[in-house]
Amino acid sequence: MPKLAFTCGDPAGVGPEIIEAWLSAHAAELIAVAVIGPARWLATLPEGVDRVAVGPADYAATPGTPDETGARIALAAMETAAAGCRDGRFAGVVTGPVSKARLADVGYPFPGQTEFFADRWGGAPAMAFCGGKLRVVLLTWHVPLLEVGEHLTPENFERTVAAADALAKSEGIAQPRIAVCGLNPHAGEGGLLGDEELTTIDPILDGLRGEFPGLSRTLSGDTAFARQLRGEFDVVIALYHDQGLAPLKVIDFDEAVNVTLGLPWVRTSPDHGTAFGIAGKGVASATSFTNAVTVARRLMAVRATN
Ligand SMILES: NC(=O)c1ccc[n+]([C@@H]2O[C@H](COP(=O)([O-])OP(=O)(O)OC[C@H]3O[C@@H](n4cnc5c(N)ncnc54)[C@H](O)[C@@H]3O)[C@@H](O)[C@H]2O)c1
Ligand SMILES: N[C@H](C(=O)O)[C@H](O)COP(=O)(O)O
Repeated sequence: MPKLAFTCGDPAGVGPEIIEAWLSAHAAELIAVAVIGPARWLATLPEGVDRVAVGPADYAATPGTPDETGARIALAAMETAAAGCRDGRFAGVVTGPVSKARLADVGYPFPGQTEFFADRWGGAPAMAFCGGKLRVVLLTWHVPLLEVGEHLTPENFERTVAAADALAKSEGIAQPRIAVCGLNPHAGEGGLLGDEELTTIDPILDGLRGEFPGLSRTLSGDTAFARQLRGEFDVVIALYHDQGLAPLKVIDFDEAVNVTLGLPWVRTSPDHGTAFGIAGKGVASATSFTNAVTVARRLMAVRATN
């Protein structure tokens, strides 16, 4: 039976300790997971868990002090997980948090893990967040703000709306109500504050509504999330990273899960980063990682029945 792989993330970040917390709290489920990371750390994990060592055998991370070897280990863990899914050893991946800057220092060419797995596996990814009170899907994610306008294409909206619909349906919502944020303040206020909604976005959404009847026209991004909290929508599509993730991380920082939709295998991750400032101090919350495991299992079960 293929296992769910956990990658350590940056070994100097909070990744190792939130994985340890999950293993401690789920002793009966260790058989179902495989942990990928540096050998000396793996040796400290509970009996019964499958371990896959990467990097130099004698490497020991210093929590809070990332180094080049640790960045290479983080990448090697991702490569091992991606290859393990392709060859049938793993059924999906929950990734520990990595430092994009540290990975860039060792030649990693991607802006995040999402793009890495899309490259290694193929597919059309969409970055989504669930597991807390909000459900958010991003049209663009690791894109400089000034370039977002170039990504307002029919193909990107179709991919993102389909991902939002699939995410809500995977949670049992038969007819998802999908809100789409505008690009401009007040969704352009009828063209007064920008016209991308009128000229580009709403015509695309109008064309998709036949297939997705619960799809909104563009809404004010400043109130769309409050309206989701009040129950008006099942999922909100944000057009750029901070439009979606600022409200999400205010409301759901501890609970939310980063899900990569649209790939051949399931990949989830906690919504937080490496948190070098608190690594090794025993204060990191493992809730988002725990929810990431739960969501990964749910999505794998949905795939198994389709
Ligand atoms: N999934 C991922 O791989 C992922 C996600 C987000 C950010 N990052 C990367 O992480 C690095 C640091 O990013 P950042 O500082 O913006 O965000 P961060 O999430 O690492 O930290 C933001 C704040 O939240 C706190 N925090 C984070 N995780 C916590 C936890 N589990 N429990 C308690 N408090 C926690 C931190 O101490 C800090 O105060 C960056 O290189 C970024 O690219 C990676
Ligand atoms: N955009 C994510 C966030 O802020 O939580 C984060 O950068 C992680 O992205 P990847 O999963 O692609 O590394």
